[in-house]
Amino acid sequence: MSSDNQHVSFSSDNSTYEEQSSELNYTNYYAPLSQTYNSNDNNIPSTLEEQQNHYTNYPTRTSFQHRMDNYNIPTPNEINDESVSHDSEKVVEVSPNERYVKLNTLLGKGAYKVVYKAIDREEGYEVAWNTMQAMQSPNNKDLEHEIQILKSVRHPNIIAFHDAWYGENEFVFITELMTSGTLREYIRKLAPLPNLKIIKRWSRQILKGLAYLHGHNPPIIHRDIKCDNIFINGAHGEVKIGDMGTAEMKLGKKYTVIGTPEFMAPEMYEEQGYNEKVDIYAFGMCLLEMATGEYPYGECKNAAQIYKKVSAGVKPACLLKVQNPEVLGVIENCLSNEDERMSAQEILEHSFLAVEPDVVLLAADPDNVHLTLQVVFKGMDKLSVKFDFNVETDTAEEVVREMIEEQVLPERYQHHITKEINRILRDIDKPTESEQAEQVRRSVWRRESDIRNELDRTREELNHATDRVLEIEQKCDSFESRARAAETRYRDAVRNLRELEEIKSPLTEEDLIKRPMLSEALSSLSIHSSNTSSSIPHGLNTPEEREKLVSHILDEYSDDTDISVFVTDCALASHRGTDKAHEWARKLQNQDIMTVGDLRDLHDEDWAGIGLTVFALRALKNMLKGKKLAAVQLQQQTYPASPPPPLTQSPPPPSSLA
Ligand SMILES: Nc1ncnc2c1ncn2[C@@H]1O[C@H](COP(=O)(O)OP(=O)(O)OP(=O)(O)O)[C@@H](O)[C@H]1O
Repeated sequence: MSSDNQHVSFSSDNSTYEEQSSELNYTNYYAPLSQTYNSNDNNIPSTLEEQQNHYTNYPTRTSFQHRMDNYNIPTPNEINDESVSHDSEKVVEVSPNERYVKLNTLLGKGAYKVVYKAIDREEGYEVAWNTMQAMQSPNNKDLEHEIQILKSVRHPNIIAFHDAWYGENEFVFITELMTSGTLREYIRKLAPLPNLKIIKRWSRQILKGLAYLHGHNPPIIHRDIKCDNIFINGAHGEVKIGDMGTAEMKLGKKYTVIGTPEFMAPEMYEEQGYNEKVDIYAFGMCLLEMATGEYPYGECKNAAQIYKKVSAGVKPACLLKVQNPEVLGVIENCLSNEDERMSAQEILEHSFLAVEPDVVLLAADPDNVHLTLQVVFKGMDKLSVKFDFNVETDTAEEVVREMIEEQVLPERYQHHITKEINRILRDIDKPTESEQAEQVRRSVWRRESDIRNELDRTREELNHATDRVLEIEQKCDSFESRARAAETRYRDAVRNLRELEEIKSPLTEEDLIKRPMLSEALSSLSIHSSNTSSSIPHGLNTPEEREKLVSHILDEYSDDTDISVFVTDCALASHRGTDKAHEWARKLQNQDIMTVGDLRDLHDEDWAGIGLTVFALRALKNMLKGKKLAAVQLQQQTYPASPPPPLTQSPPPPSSLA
């Protein structure tokens, strides 16, 4: 570090800021720099040509050649000799106050500045070490004053200015380090175009920075807003306005012709002076570049053509490519006449960028009746509105309407704010966590008790039904035993009768049948007592058919007779239809009883397992063992006058039991 280096220390007193009466002019301490013109200055070039010559004579920022120079700015990659990989990062210079150390890592190079990475040894974070070539030594007092102003500018969307000093033929200043380059480079990285959400987020941040600068008294005008001078911290999407070197306090109209032609408002070219609205014009061009990815007035070959178009009110060609009507509306307003242009704050509040306000509950009395609410307009603190709300007497709708009428709230948020207040009121009504837990406990308890009651009721019904079943079963048992007793009595009676008859006079079977009592007994011994025509089995419509069946039954069934033939005959003989016959046959076949022989082989106990009704079993047994009886029955039906065959079997039980 050369001993010529002068470090300038600054007082925190910024009274000079307010008192600033002359325009900031860096010509004092570095060149090439802006040229200040005053309307009283006779040297003002009046024609474009004069201006061009004038500007080219002075290598100023305003030089129309500047744009072309801009295009030739080497990228860090192009500066191979100076690019140093981070692996070999090392300290190459120390600031006069020894607080900052410059590293050999080049961050970038512009038309005027070369920027290196540096470290703030006091705070322990990285900063940017900006160097500018300076032709002449600055006046210390002026430098101190200027830098004092730059240091006083503190806003999250403006690159912080930390320190500055004048070195050997160079002016050095330390600023906040931005990690992700300029907005212009970043737009290209988001090819084809950044989406609307990103454009809005960037715009909001740029405008907040501008609103802050323009909100100073007197306003600070940046004068070189463009995407190259807006920097990005990619990790958080933070956007900050940089290159404050051209910023100026506005005291009355400005006349310094400075900036980048494509971004310069028409009034900057004129002699009438300009104000902070030139930054809004430049912001409009930035928005145009964000929305189209194109540099404004890219169709112009040189700065003179741009000047001509701007002066004639011809807008950049890429304006036609803006698709979104809201974005287009904002750009058009920014590019309109100075008087019509919205301020940074107004654009922020424009529906395109406005963020819906929050409504927060600041305080409430213990009964949650008297509330203090606040509408917070994000990024627009001035508009935050605090108000009281009585839950018992006020409604959200009324309160919001009143505030709109009194112009305390903008009407466009009426619905949103009303909804938010109602949400807060609902939340207040909501039970606390312990109340909620108690409610859950109670509802579980209620449910449990309902289920228990239901269980008791069902158990009672079940007991009742069981009792009924037992009762009915007992009745069944008693009926059954009564039936058995009746059956036994009946058998005894028949036997006694027969014995009696035999004792009295031995009868032939024929006689026996003729006796009315015996006839009656015999008929009850038959499987079915009816002899009406309707009881004739289905399929026995003619006497021939009946004859055939009788003779068939009278024949002994051979052992190999198919069981279904036997069963069908049996069903017919017992006045059952063919469907019954099929059912019986199926049950027998399921037990592997395929022939009459199989049936004959059955032991008495096996009969019970066949699964047939008692009626069917008796019919089959009778048919098998006492087919003659069945034949008699049939004969009686067919030929009622002819005598039935003799009784050879013990009588079956009454069919009522079957
Ligand atoms: N604060 C910073 N943090 C990180 N990099 C920076 C910072 N300031 C500048 N740079 C890098 O240095 C490059 C040159 O800076 P800048 O564009 O401000 O220089 P300039 O000479 O003022 O350029 P212009 O030609 O736009 O006037 C930038 O493109 C950027 O890559």
